[in-house]
Amino acid sequence: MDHPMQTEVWNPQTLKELIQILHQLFSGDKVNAAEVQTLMESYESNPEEWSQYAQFDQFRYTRNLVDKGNGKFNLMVLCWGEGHGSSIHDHTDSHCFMKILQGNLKETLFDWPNKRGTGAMLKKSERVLKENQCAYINDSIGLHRVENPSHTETAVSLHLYSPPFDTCSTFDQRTGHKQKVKMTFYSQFGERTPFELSVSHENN
Ligand SMILES: N[C@@H](CS(=O)O)C(=O)O
Ligand SMILES: [Fe+2]
Repeated sequence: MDHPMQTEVWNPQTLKELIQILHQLFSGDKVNAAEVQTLMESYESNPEEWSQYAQFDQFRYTRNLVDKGNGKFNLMVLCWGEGHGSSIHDHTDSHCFMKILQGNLKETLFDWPNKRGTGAMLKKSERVLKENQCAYINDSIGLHRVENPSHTETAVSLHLYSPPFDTCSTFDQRTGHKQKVKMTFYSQFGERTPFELSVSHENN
């Protein structure tokens, strides 16, 4: 008998295994977002497996590339210092999965602003994501801001974007004005990105 919704139950024991299974799930043309979310949630965070990617900056959150997913996705570790946060942003028509590896992250959801970008953006909802939880968002769900609400603990998250992208739009909460920004990696495969490639460093 066919089980069209969920074909197999995966249980990755390590980050390496998780990445192998992700390669399989993204090898075809279609992505089952619920399946990817369940898979990422089922990996139990082990700092020994991801600490090589976790490079922090004093002033803002960092994006550290872990795997290029055969061109189908980008998998990265984001490191959030105390109180660090993103601006309100979109995800460039991609799927975005965000799994907490350490600490907590607050996610605030917003609707798209009106076309002219006039008027304040009201928050739709907020929630705090805990270790091992995996959230999902795309542009039809809306926009979000992500913050480490703690002033004493850092946070680390694992993000998967498919298809990969390197620009997104950020939004001014008071006016709804949109701005296109380039996103860069603080490190790639555990190596700090050379200065020349990261000067216009402008996450979001
Ligand atoms: N989407 C953001 C991180 S987050 O705030 O979801 C990024 O890739 O930099
Ligand atoms: Fe995001």
